[in-house]
Amino acid sequence: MIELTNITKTFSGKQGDIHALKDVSLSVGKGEIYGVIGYSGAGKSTLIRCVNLLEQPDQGSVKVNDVELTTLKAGKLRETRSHIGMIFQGFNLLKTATVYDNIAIPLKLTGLDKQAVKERVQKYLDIVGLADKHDAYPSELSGGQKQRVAIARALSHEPEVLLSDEATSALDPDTTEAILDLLLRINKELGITILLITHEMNVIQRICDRVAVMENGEVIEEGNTKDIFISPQQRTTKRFVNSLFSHDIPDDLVDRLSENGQVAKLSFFGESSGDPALALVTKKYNIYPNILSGSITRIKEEAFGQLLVHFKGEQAEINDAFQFLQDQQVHVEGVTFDGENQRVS
Ligand SMILES: Nc1ncnc2c1ncn2[C@@H]1O[C@H](COP(=O)(O)OP(=O)(O)OP(=O)(O)O)[C@@H](O)[C@H]1O
Repeated sequence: MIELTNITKTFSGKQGDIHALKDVSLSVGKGEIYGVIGYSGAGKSTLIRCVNLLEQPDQGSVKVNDVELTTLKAGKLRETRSHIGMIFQGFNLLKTATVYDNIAIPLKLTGLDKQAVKERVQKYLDIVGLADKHDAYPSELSGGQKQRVAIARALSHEPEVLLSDEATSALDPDTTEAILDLLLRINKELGITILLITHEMNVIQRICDRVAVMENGEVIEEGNTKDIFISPQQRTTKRFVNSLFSHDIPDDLVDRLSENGQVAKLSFFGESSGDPALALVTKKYNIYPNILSGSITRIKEEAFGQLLVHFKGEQAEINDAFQFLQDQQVHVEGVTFDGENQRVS
């Protein structure tokens, strides 16, 4: 649905050129929720703005629904853009217009008649749960409600693609959850493909099917959200994953743990698959697992668990036990401690 190929974008700054995007390629399938995560300055905003050509790439191809956007004439580009919805961190609502007019005014500009506009506004205000806020002004709404209006405005053009530029970054955690639920519902019920950018890993965790990690204008890692959570490869990706699953070990345990045996991080999907596998492993092998910490959460709609376990025993037995666990669909990763703060890396 969205194909970005070899996108390059350089800005001229006072201190020289800024290479915001360096040969970035990305492919988002129809019906997917795809997240791009990175720290400030990684190039996320520039990338998402290239999708609807709010930013013109220096080089590369931008295809949405098989249409090459970079070569379109102004009129055709405007029309194509109207099928690509976008929501922003700052909502971008007209302060002097009511909720109704915020959605109706851009619709009227497309040439829809009055009755059709009315029906569209009503339909999408219902979908975002704001039918009763028809006549309110933005100043009378909470941040979450403002974002719902912005979402209704974007949806009212019946787009196939919705771009979300840090849409939940200005919202508190509960409101963020509610907006993410709404995006999930829009994706499921209306079949809209969503490309979002964020610097928060919980956004990726809650709703994204796939994720790309950006750093210094490049995509440094990309994959299914599940795979990225289980086995992040790059240092930056590990930092993002650890921001949700941090296993701090008490100081007094560290020396003891390092002396004998091995510490491993076990990751598994499903409510209970980790525990039985661990019970079986103690029966089968001459090892003694000691659970140091654990957590269970959801990745999209699936339970995801992590246990940090110290295995005591002969190394050969431990290796066999690890192989057994892997055979039980438990991902096993050996863990080392970094001397300064004993954080799992
Ligand atoms: N219009 C512009 N003119 C000059 N430099 C720009 C422009 N837009 C972006 N940049 C620079 O390009 C780089 C990437 O910026 P971009 O906003 O895409 O990153 P980001 O990952 O979205 O960061 P943030 O999360 O802080 O918005 C940064 O160094 C930024 O300063």
